[in-house]
Amino acid sequence: MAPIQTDNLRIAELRPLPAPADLAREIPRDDAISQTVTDCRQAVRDILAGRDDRLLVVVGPCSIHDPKSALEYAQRLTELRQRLADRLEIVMRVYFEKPRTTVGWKGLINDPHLDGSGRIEEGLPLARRLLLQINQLGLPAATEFLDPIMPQYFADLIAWGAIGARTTESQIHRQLASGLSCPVGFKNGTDGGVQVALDAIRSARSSHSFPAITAEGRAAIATTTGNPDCHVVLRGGNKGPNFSPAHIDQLAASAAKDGIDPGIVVDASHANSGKDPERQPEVIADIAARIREGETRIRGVMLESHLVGGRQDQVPGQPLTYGQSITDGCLGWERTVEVLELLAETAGSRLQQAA
Ligand SMILES: O=C[C@H](O)[C@H](O)COP(=O)(O)O
Ligand SMILES: C=C(OP(=O)(O)O)C(=O)O
Repeated sequence: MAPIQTDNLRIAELRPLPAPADLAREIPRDDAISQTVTDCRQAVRDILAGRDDRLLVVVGPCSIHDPKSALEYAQRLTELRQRLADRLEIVMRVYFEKPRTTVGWKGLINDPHLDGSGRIEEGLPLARRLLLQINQLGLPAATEFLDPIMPQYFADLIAWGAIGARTTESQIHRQLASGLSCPVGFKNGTDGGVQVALDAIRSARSSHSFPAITAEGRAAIATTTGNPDCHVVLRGGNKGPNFSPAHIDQLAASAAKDGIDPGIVVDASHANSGKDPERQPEVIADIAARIREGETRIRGVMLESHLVGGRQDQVPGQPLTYGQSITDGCLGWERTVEVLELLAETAGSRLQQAA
């Protein structure tokens, strides 16, 4: 009698992935890129700790679906980064993994053909190559870490990482952050609650042991030393925005109780702008005014921006608009420049006050 099968009953297919080391050999990082990554990580640490009075700006598309338009965006942003470098540390959002509320496109790594075919083995080299090209411009990259295996394939090219609102409460993601080499921002929960992010920071700064894979692709136990460079990203929640002075005071008080420095990044998008990308400049203007009046706990901002403003749905058989988001709506390029110039002026006035 044939054995009764009790496992893999719902697995349609298992395909091998290349080992992380194979991908790194095929798409290697050189010393100039390592320097870009390392310098930016240090700048972010200094800004978050208040040792550097500039503002951190994490800006770029909600998600990357087309490397060509992402690279064009990166080229434009590189010019701005260089021009505003004495007042802003600009890092590009290069988000390849999308956490969905229910279902939807999960990002370029998971589904590079945007058709549900799930060719992760093709998505990974695409992502790594693009990260390499962006870093080659001297522009550091930020990303959200979602799948716990993926960092082995490209975390060496990331200057700042996020753990998203849907995963900040997850032990697996806190463990992951505890082993990352870059500073990590934990978003508040989708309900707007910040305690989960503070708990995540306390967890991620501890050492953890957990299942992982090695560079050679073997199952392994990782033991981490803990990540001391974690902070909160306020992104609003179901009850609305959460970047008001009262919210910042409350977060600072809770952070102090937990022994956490309240270096805060405010996400101008998501629930802080009611998911209307055109309201991001209002959020930034509000924050800028407060920074001018002496607010020092806000040390950075996040913006969702692309070459073309708004968003588009994928319609089978129809071409996509070049440079426009297929996930959340983004601010268009021209308005992004205005917003970053305002932030630079603001950081400039803070630097003058400090002098
Ligand atoms: O930033 C992106 C989205 O807000 C996040 O991935 C959730 O998207 P969804 O609610 O459209 O699934
Ligand atoms: C998914 C994102 O944000 P959040 O986790 O805040 O929803 C994002 O920044 O792309």
